[in-house]
Amino acid sequence: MSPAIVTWAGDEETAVVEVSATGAAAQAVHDAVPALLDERVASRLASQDAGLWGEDAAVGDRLGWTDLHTTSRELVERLTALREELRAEGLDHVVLAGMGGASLAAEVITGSLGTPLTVLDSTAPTQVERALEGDLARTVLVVASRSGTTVETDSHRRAFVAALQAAGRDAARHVVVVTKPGSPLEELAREEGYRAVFSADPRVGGRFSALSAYGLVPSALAGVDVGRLLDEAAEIAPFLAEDTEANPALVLAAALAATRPLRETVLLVDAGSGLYHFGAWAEQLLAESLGKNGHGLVPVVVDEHAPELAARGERTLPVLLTPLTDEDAGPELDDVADGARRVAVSADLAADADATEVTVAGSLGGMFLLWQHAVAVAGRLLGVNPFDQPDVEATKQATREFLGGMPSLEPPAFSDSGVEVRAPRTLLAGARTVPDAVTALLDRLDPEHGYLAVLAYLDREGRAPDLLRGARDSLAGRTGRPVTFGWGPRYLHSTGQLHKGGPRHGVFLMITGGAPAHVSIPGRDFDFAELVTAQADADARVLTGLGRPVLRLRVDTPDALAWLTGSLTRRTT
Ligand SMILES: O=P(O)(O)OC[C@H]1O[C@](O)(CO)[C@@H](O)[C@@H]1O
Repeated sequence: MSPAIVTWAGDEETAVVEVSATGAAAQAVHDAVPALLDERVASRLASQDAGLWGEDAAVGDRLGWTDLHTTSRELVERLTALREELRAEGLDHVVLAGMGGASLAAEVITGSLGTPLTVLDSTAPTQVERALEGDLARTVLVVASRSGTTVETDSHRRAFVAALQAAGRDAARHVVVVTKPGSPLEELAREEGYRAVFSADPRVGGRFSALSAYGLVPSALAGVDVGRLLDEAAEIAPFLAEDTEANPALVLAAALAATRPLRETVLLVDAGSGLYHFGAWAEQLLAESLGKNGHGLVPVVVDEHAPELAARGERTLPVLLTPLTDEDAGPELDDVADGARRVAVSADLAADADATEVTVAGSLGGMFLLWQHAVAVAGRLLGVNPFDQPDVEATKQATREFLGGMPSLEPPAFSDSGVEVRAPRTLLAGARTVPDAVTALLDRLDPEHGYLAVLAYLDREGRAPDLLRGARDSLAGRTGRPVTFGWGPRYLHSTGQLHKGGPRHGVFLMITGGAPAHVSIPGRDFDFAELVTAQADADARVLTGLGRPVLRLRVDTPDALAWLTGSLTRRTT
């Protein structure tokens, strides 16, 4: 087995990021990095060479993210001024409406620094209703959408503007927009006279936009010193551009994408990193960038007690997100290659250097840039274009069709204890109870490559997260297979691409329902309840059409949800 690898970037005293790899991940680094150096992949990426993913890949102008630590600088002053202006008017409660890459980074940034920000990326009517019940007189709504056409974000904007008007406010003064130049949202914002419009660099896609206006505007308005974040990214950027074996992005890319056999399940484990929900941000980056053309890695966000860690197989790569401490800055190494930029081979780095594991630590700004570089290079290693999401549109199209009057999916096959069960007859195989239906779904799991995705179109606040976390862990223990978890419709803008375009090994347990609530969407002939139902119906239909097994369970009361999760948790064999 190959010796462990550790590399870090920073000066003599302080590392700003550190990556280590052991076992098959270290072997992958030994095997793959020399070719990346020969091909000057790191420096070509930093200089935005769109040819890195092959002649045919339509990468076009999608590489503007590599120098955001420089190009976003000009935003800092403007944001500070706007924040002060808003505060002076008593507007200090920031709500962010944005899906996927338009909100995940801001959630990480503000959460890691303990700065309050309300992220609205749900269409569950009760959740939207709660957000609308906040103190509107103090609310600034940041509407973030690169395309300017995302239905969830547009619906949130409509609902908030109407609520502000109903509260007697001048709604336009409360709305700040982030979008690409020329989008329909930009046009609307100018027409409506919204408080501020930030035209974000169109060369930056959602999941690569953490350090652009998408990540910075809501964070800064909420109170974060975003200049510091850019400083952190700027500190690491030169190291990522170097064609050296010490480049931490090349090490991470190889560890992720060049193991033999491929570790197709990537367990993103928060091991005390201090970064809030960084795993959810990295999950979108990995899933949407790499999960296509039948290829991809399945990211699974877990904690340190997850059953997947105890039962890691030959195709599982644990990636531990650890804190960056002073001790990390200067480990005793056998072989220091190059002054401040070091790579080392350390036989005693890990207690069990044969176990396959990767650890990553870094400053927040450094982590964003490191992972973006690593995933872009991983795309090259896996032979995919990391900058498109070809399979996301299918569910959007089907949602439009359901909202346009297409009849909803089939009636329930049966109900059990308040849970309505829907699935193709061939999948149910005669099951008449919820536990049997779940067993029928799990029987479809490929024992070597399969994963289960639990998808919950439910109100994310309240008891549901705890109940579902327990159920997820039990299902992982019971099946011995990785179990991903996603909130609908949020996951549609993250792992949704992988489910449909990645390896055909997923089976899907979709849970829908919730208390009846009518929250209208002004100017639309559907409300939030109809929207969330259409989104779940649409994704189920698209997945089923692709031949993926989908079991749908509808729970309309808290008791039914508690019964369901209890039954999923109790059933351990
Ligand atoms: O910024 P937009 O255009 O609203 O898109 C939001 C998210 O939706 C996706 O395009 C996928 O649906 C993501 O890639 C993106 O982060």
